[in-house]
This record gives sequence, structure tokens and C-alpha cells, in this order.
Amino acid sequence: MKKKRIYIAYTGGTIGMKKSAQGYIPAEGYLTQTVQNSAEFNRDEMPYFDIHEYSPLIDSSDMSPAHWQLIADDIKTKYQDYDGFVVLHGTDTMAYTASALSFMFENLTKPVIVTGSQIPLSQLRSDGQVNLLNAMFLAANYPIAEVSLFFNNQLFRGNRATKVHSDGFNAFGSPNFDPLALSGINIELINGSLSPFIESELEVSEITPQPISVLYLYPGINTEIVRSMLNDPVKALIIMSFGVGNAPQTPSLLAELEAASKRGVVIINLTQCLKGSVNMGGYATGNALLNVGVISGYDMTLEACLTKLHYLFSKQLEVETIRHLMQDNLRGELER
Ligand SMILES: NC(=O)C[C@H](N)C(=O)O
Repeated sequence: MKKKRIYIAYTGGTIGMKKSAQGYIPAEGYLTQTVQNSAEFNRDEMPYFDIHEYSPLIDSSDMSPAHWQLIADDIKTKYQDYDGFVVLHGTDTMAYTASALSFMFENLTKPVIVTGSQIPLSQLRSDGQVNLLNAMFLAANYPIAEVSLFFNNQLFRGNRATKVHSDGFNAFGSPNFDPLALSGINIELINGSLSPFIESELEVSEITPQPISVLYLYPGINTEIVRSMLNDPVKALIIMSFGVGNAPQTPSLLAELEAASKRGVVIINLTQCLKGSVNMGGYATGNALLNVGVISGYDMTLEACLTKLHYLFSKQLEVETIRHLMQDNLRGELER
């Protein structure tokens, strides 16, 4: 069988960092040289690969929608020349980028796997080699045509993954959707299916920064705070609510939400709980939100919800269409 070719878009993150007086910082050229010169990455069983090192390399806390666009456009340019794509990325906002890419790509017929590490390759006990090696191997030999995130021997659907551990190797989870694949002694497919080879033209949607507020509810929250989060130019508010989608029934707070919804702000209800879905029919406290025009985000992650809003608002659709599509399953990001 013909050896596969993998394109590695290296955007930054801990994986290629080195120590400095201020803490870890991205180190130009270090990762690229280390991987190119490593016997392990050049074994016969491994695919051919090219690494494109972005300039500047960034800590993923500095990622923005403009970077999502850069990565998506980069992959589009190389799409016909490679069999699969790996995006090397910092872990802090990795789930946002994976979610954003999942919405931006239409007709994806090749795997795009986002990965990184918790300890730099330059340090002892790094998880970088295992993560990158597996991501490349999976992209070449287990092509699942979607945007996924590989970490700690698990391949997750990108728009279902979320960072759950700040300093463990098991940094990511996918609380509402079992992994696409597990990498143990054998590679085991769980929710992923291997894609038949189809020649197709990749479409990339443009994404532009959107003014979106995220409101994390807590007992005693006052209406002033909520009002300030709904001020112009805010186009959408994501409410991180209690339990199955409940909020305090304070009349002034509900009135603010209703007024905002009536003037076209898209208000979405997500749960603060890591696992499970929103059901605004469960309690009167949730039903009150439904009655003032709040829509359900079901079991979406915050990352999926926020990037989906960016994607839909960038298309300049009618607000009603956006409300409708936010509740539809577009890329496997939610289950109703
Ligand atoms: N582990 C990491 O990659 C964290 C780093 N701050 C980043 O997100 O770029």
C-alpha cells in the first residue's frame, strides 16, 4: 500500500516550548527539528510528513477567530496534497479551535486531528511524543473524516471535547459523547467510522469575531450584572445555568432576558454540569427561561456553542434562522 502523507500545522503550545525566566515560551524551530530527526517518527510504519511551523508560534491563550481562519485556510490550500492533517496546538484553547474548525469545514473527507501536550518535548516525561506519534498514525491508518482531538490515548470528536484537567495527562474529556477511538495495545474504534476515499472539494467558511457574552449563574446574582452583559453590541448570550437549565426566577432578571431576546439577542441555555443536557421543561425555574425566549443548547460544550455562534453569525443569517440552527445538530455537536 502506498505510504500516506500527513501535513502538520504547528501553531504553538507547550509541546514545542522551552523554559525561560518567565516560564515556558514557544521555541522557534525546536519541535520541527526534533521530530524531523527522531528515529521513531521516521520508522517505516509511520507516514511521510511535512511540518509547517507558524510564525509566530503562540501559546493557545492567544488564539483568536483570526487564527482559526488561518489554520482552516492553510489546510484548504494543502488539502489535495495530503491524506490527513494534524494541528499542533496548545491545550488551553484546543477544544475551541477543534470546535471552530468542525463548523468551518464543509465536505470534509479526510481526518483533521488536533493535538498537543502537557509537558514540552524538551522536558523529561513529555507526553508530546506519544500524542503526536499517535495522531499521525491514526490520521494515516484510521482516517475518520472529521475534526477530532487526540490526547492521552483517546481520540475525541473535536466539538465534544473539553479541557477537564489543568495539569494531568488526561487533560481532555468528552462528557456527553464517547470517544471516536481508543489507542491501547490495539486501536479500537468506538464512535468513529472510517471514511471511504472520496475526491471532493473542501469548503471553508469565513469566520469573524463576534460579540458574545457568557454568563455563569451563581446564587444571588443581580440583574445589573446581567443587564451589563446584554449591552450593545452583544449579539448572543450563553447562560451557564444550574442543573437541567434552571435560573433564579427574579422578575427583573427575566424581564432583561425577555427584552434582549425581543431585540434580537440570541440567548442560549447550557448547563454548568459537566455531563448531561438542558431540559427547560423539567422545572418551573427552567420553564421561566423558555417563556422569555431563551433557547436550549442541549448537551453542547461551551466551546461548541461559542464557536457555532461565531460560525452562524459570520454567515449573516437572520436571527430566527440562527436560533433554529443553534438547536439543530450540524456536525455531531449535540443530541436533542
Ligand atoms: N499545555 C499547553 O499547551 C498549555 C499552553 N499554555 C497552551 O495552551 O499553549
